[in-house]
Amino acid sequence: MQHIQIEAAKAVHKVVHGGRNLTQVLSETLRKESKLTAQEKGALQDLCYGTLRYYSRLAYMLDSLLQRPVREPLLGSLLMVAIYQLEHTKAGKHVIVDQAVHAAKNTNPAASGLVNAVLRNYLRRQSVLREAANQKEESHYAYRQWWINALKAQYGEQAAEIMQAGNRHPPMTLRVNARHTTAPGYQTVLAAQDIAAQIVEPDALILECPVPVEKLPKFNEGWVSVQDAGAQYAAHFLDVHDGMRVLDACAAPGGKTAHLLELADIELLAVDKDELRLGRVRENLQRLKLDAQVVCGDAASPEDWWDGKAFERILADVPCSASGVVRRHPDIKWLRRQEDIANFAVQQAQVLESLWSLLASDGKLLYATCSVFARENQQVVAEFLARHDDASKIELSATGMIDGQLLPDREHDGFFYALLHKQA
Ligand SMILES: C[S@@+](CC[C@H](N)C(=O)[O-])C[C@H]1O[C@@H](n2cnc3c(N)ncnc32)[C@H](O)[C@@H]1O
Repeated sequence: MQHIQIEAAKAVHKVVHGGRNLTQVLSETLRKESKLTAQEKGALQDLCYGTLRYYSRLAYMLDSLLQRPVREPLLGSLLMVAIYQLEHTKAGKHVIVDQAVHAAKNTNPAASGLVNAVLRNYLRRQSVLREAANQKEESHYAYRQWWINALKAQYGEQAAEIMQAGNRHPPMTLRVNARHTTAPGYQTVLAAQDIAAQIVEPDALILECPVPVEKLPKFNEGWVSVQDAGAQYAAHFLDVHDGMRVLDACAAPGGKTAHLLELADIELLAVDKDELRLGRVRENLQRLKLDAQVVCGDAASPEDWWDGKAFERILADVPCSASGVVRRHPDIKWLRRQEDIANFAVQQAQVLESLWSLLASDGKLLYATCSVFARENQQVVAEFLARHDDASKIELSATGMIDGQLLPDREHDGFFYALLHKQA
């Protein structure tokens, strides 16, 4: 376990101090540590996700325990991983401390005394530390102060609930491929394998306990995919019908592309500017036995890839802060800077503007983000509508959605949707 602690500390360090994305860091670590058992890999992931979920709270506690800041940032990360374990896991407290002391000894023998002293001091002062951490918003909610301020300004008292939802463990949610079966049909297939699941949306099932995808019946045959229930709204909202020409302009890794193709026989062009991520779109389509034209291109420069024939439906799942999906990607809370929000809004407006001219008259464009900030959502759409007389908004309705905003809760990540109609 001490090896797992140190690898988790290195990964957390690369995210917080190196600005790297956790998914990439973890996949590199797991490739390097190929001898780890499945259980050890799970433990490593849990330590990374958990430590990043509560990072500013753990940092506050650590600062309170230190006379002066630790000089080696990796040592600081190791202490935070251990404090996370002490706060949130069921492992024996003294075992956790001993493992962290050994982990420190292996990397810097001089530091093991400090690790021992800090963690034992934490155990003695745990309740006082928790109380003190609750007095400061940043350590109480475990978000950056600018983020807390933005949510409070927009949502008032509801901001606390949104932040708490973003700190919960996400469920494993499946999308059932309508070309093979239905949600109740697949629920029965799962039950036969003793996998309990609840239907939450027309094609969405939440598993009672997550399982590796290889354990999902008919996964390789394309019966099912992993996708959050909130993300599954997109394909239904876009209202595609057989024979339509459809553009998915920011398509990778292809979750919504595949869902659209599962719902109707459409001619679909999937564009993304990241060639590497487009590989995932191709893999997904292959597994699901679906067909689309996949092109690497910039949605803001269609002249480079568009053949001039208008689309009846466009999905613009634009790049965004991803502030609605932090329960699945807790690293985002520490990677985003306040100024990123306005920068995303500029990019989003550019993409929307460019795609509008590709839409056929009487066509529909669905603008989508996984953000909870109005600056990237309602405001981008309102500014767009003010510039375009030929555009109008079609009201969307779904349980829990207000003005296009679906807030994160037990069943969904946070998403924003606006369906725009082009005058006939
Ligand atoms: C939110 S993700 C899309 C998720 C995808 N629709 C799905 O459901 O799996 C946003 C995507 O936009 C892509 N992207 C960002 N800027 C872009 C641009 N200017 N043109 C095309 N794609 C872009 C990113 O590479 C990323 O894959």
